Amino acid sequence: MRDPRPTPPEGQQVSNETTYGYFGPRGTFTQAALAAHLESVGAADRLDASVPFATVTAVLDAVQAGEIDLGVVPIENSVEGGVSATLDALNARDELYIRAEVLVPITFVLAARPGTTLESVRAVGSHSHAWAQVRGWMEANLPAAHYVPTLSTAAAAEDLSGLDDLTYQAAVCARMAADTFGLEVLASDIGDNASAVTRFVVVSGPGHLPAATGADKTTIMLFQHDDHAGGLLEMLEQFAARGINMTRLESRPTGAAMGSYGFSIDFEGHLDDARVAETLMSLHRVAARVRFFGSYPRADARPAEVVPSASDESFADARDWLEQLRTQG
Ligand SMILES: O=C(O)C(=O)Cc1ccccc1
Repeated sequence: MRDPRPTPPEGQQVSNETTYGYFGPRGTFTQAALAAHLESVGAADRLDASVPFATVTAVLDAVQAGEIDLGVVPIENSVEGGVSATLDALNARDELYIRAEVLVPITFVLAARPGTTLESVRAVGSHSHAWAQVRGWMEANLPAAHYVPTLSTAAAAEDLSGLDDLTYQAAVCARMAADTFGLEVLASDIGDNASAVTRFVVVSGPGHLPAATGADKTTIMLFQHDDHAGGLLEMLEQFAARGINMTRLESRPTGAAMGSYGFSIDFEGHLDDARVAETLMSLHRVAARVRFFGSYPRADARPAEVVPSASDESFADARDWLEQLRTQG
């Protein structure tokens, strides 16, 4: 009989022993991202055995310690920008690599215990990124409501259903979380931006570089030698000179001193592409440190547009030409 499961991209084969963890509890947007990822690699049946962790750092610690093979965490939001908790936690741990990315459209509901009216809601619990995306709706519909931060959107829903002495009466979460924890939906589609998308990453330990697909992304963090005029430009021109398009650039404080920053960058291409390899080698020369977080297939499978002068063939031709000069010149 034919195996009905889709064939996963090379380098992303999942065995029945592969263990997954995610930023939970059940009902988070991160769990939805894990479900979408498992579907795409033909391993939807692994969802039930996946382990929820209460924080992003707990997921990454479990991957680092080898308790789970792969962990899923949010990294970037189309409305709020980078998830700094994830960027900083990845950076603080050696030997963690991004193996895949997942894009999830985000829609929020306001959920409460059955019988609660909108008028009786005086405070709302949720994850800070969710709260930031429903501010407009809150100002228009619950202008006096206070915000209570919770570890995740689903944690707000779970606590609402199970604990009695809470300081909030409603949660901003996914409809799935409201259903999971027996809450009633007071209002749906309350996000200020109907096309909000969050990007999640699947993280593992070393030694599992996915094969190049032609539609890949690479994530790195760059650290400057010292603060000098043109320092950032010097690093960025390495990308421009080799026709590489960046898809995210953020500065993050290193924590070492006021004004000390690292640059977190996603760009198109794979470590096995000549233009990427050459760029990384040049960055290694001009930067104090280059942290490589992995090359992995793009979630939207959009192939990189590579100008002819930045193709693998063009780099190989240039190398052959140089070799010829060395032997005959
Ligand atoms: O709290 C959650 O459900 C998460 O997975 C983090 C999050 C919060 C808000 C938008 C997207 C992801």
